[in-house]
Amino acid sequence: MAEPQVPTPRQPSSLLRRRAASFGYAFRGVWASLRTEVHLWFHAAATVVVVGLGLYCGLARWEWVAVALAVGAVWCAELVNTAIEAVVNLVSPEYHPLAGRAKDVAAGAVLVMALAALAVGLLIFGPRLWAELGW
Ligand SMILES: Nc1ncnc2c1ncn2[C@@H]1O[C@H](COP(=O)(O)OP(=O)(O)OP(=O)(O)O)[C@@H](O)[C@H]1O
Repeated sequence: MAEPQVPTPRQPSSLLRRRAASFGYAFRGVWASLRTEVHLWFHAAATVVVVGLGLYCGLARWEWVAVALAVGAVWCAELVNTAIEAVVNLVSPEYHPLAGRAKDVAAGAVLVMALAALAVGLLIFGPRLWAELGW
């Protein structure tokens, strides 16, 4: 009878290397998306504007939390949408109603998150900008 395999304990250094490699793959994914997706450049520009406005308005800590979550969620939705598009293109390069639905739903997720982020932005920046403009 074959000896049962005793799992060898993971070496801390190889664990760390694997974690570092995973971060590398993740950054590579973000970078690849930035190079191919125009929408992400729009999100990047919007992020810079929102952070600048936040600094200008002197947001409170909880407001920064809301802004960071909103901005991060939009980026996250767009990246997941990009991943879904890539997989759909891979498995269904030809027209298929389900492929179309998958892409439409993924795009819908981005739209929903962008509208929610817009609401957060209006609630946080709206009153300040109104006051600033003297309305
Ligand atoms: N293989 C397919 N089968 C059926 N419909 C598709 C297919 N590929 C795309 N579509 C339809 O065309 C729409 C646009 O697809 P496309 O791949 O151009 O995405 P997009 O939203 O324009 O993304 P991007 O601008 O990031 O490339 C989809 O939302 C879907 O309705």
